[in-house]
Order: sequence, then C-alpha cells, then structure tokens
Amino acid sequence: MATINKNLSVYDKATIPNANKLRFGIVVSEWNSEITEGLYSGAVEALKDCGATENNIIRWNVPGSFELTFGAKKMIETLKLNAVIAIGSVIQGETKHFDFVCDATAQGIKDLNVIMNVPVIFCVLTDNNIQQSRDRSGGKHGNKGTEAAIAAIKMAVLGK
Ligand SMILES: Nc1c(NC[C@H](O)[C@H](O)[C@H](O)CO)[nH]c(=O)[nH]c1=O
Ligand SMILES: CC(=O)[C@@H](O)COP(=O)(O)O
Repeated sequence: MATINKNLSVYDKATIPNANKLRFGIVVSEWNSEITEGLYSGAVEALKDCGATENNIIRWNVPGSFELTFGAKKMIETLKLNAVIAIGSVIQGETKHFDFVCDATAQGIKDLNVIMNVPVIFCVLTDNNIQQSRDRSGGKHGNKGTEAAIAAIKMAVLGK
C-alpha cells in the first residue's frame, strides 16, 4: 500500500504499549531541516502521547542522512536506550548522489539492526521533491515521525 493510501499519523493508542519506562534516542539530520524538524516534532509528540517522558527522549544532531548510521551507533554505545529513531530527509537533486545517500543510509541503519542489540527505526524520507517531503512530515499524508515513534515503542518491548 502506498503512503498516499494511508495516513502516517493514524494509530490506535489502545494497542500501543505504555512508553513511560522506555528511553529513546533520536538522531536528526540537519539537511532539509524544515522537513527533519517536522519529523522530529511528530515523533516526540507521539512518544509523549504514549507515555514517554521528556527526560527519556535524547536528541543528537548529525550533518546529513549519511551520518545517521554513525550517530545512531554512537548513541547506542554511549547511552542506555531502548530504541533509536534515525530522522532524515533526502530529496532528489540533479545528480545520482541521491541514490547513493539513500542506499547507504538505508543499508547502514539496516546493518545496525543486525549488529547492535537496540532497534534503530528508519525515519528517513527519500522524496522526488520538497512537496512530497512536506506531505509526509505533517502534511496531507500525515507524519512519518509519528509512524516511526510507534514503531520504536513496539520494537523496544519486542520479546519482553
Ligand atoms: N543531499 C542530501 C544530503 N547530502 C549530504 C549527505 O547526507 C552527507 O552529509 C554528505 O555526503 C557528507 O557525508 N543529505 C541529506 O540528508 N539529504 C539530502 O537531500
Ligand atoms: C540527495 C543529494 O545529495 C542531492 O540533493 C544533492 O543534490 P545534487 O544531486 O544536485 O548535487
């Protein structure tokens, strides 16, 4: 199902575990900050709505999406966390650089989920244009940050 057929912000709170005892890291790319700040706001709002406390949500910034992998790994190695949300916005430019950044970021975050023992949620928009990014970071299709927060809570308690 494509994003246009679902709203990224819709969740049934009754089905989400209470996050009041969980600790989250959020690593945020500074590229396309208009978009990443919207994703961050959506994620924090949803985490708090599900019981997470302000002092249990720790934010680090990195220059771009390519650095999200290292930033998330460093967070996991440094802090005691139950889940990490990696937030980025990659928008197609004139060259193939988009393809390399998207692929490296997706593969890097996937690798962390294999190597590390803390779930890392892929909250990276990979869009053709800024409008698609706006639509998915609090616009008409909802907020992928919200979706990522719910995924983070569910993965944090998986198997417990
Ligand atoms: N063009 C975008 C980038 N490019 C920068 C890379 O992510 C990286 O920071 C640089 O190559 C240095 O290693 N990053 C984004 O997050 N979004 C873009 O649209
Ligand atoms: C995703 C990118 O790196 C891209 O936005 C950079 O733009 P360009 O391909 O025009 O150099």
